[in-house]
Amino acid sequence: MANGLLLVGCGKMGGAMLDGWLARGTDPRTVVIVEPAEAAQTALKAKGVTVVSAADDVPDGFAPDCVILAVKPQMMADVAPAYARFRSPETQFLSIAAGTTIGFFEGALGGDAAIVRTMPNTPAAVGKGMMVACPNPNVTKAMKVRAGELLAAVGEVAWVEDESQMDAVTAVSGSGPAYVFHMIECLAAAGEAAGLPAALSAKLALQTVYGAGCLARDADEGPAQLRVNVTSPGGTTEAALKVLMAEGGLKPLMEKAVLAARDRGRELGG
Ligand SMILES: NC(=O)C1=CN([C@@H]2O[C@H](COP(=O)(O)OP(=O)(O)OC[C@H]3O[C@@H](n4cnc5c(N)ncnc54)[C@H](O)[C@@H]3O)[C@@H](O)[C@H]2O)C=CC1
Ligand SMILES: O=C(O)[C@@H]1CCC=N1
Repeated sequence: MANGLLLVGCGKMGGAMLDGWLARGTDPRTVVIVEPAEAAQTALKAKGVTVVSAADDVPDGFAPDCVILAVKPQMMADVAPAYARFRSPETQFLSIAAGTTIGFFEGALGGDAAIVRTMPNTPAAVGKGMMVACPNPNVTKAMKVRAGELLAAVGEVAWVEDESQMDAVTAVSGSGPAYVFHMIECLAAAGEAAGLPAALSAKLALQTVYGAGCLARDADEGPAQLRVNVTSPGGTTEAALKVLMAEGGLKPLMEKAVLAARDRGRELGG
């Protein structure tokens, strides 16, 4: 019976998912990682997983039920075909590569391969990821359950049936943490410019984004009302929002950024 995870590429995103899985009870002895970077191998081995350098080195007899392809999109054409040999009626392939289409993987792995095009994000490392998944028709109900459990172990899961939405998904939740981290940087820098010591401003910015995110998630009210709740008429927040919500403010800027990310995803997909 196929059982275990074969993670191909354990960089920033593969590593974040691995850390999330191990922290939430995945037995490291059921995980094999293909990662050629020697510097990364030592740290990975210390986690108790098996680490090899290439597809050919995967131990004989290891039959994963999930093969997670987590190398850069630009490398996928060179890397993916070597994993076609792991195809079985019980094995599915999860790609996390931006842009790279299900059709590409059907070509590289075989038209009968069960493929889930997935878009995770790095908060998966702390169990707070947003994991979006799009299956091809070969993914059985049982495989979908297994993939859903795997993804749910490191975050929220949403399934989409329409693959054409995946580049926009990537632009919102895949890349999105970077926008929020940049927001933290900008808020901290603005605090410094307003006269605060750097360390204090950094702490205020970080805790404010963290607290606002938690509140937005847990509150009964939506983000627009939560914003109103902070905004006293004629007060300080209103003065700031007049800047952020002015014509050419954050909304059109965010839209432009997300469209740029979506279009780059489309380009990566060829
Ligand atoms: N970083 C992020 O926030 C997110 C990344 N992704 C996707 O995840 C994938 C990986 O991105 P990152 O982790 O950021 O890149 P990365 O460069 O940190 O990781 C890629 C890893 O693949 C390894 N690698 C290179 N050649 C290999 C081979 N032949 N076999 C196995 N492993 C090999 C590299 O040594 C490296 O550790 C990309 O396709 C990206 O689109 C998706 C969502 C979010
Ligand atoms: O920047 C990238 O291309 C990847 C995909 C989503 C987040 N990081």
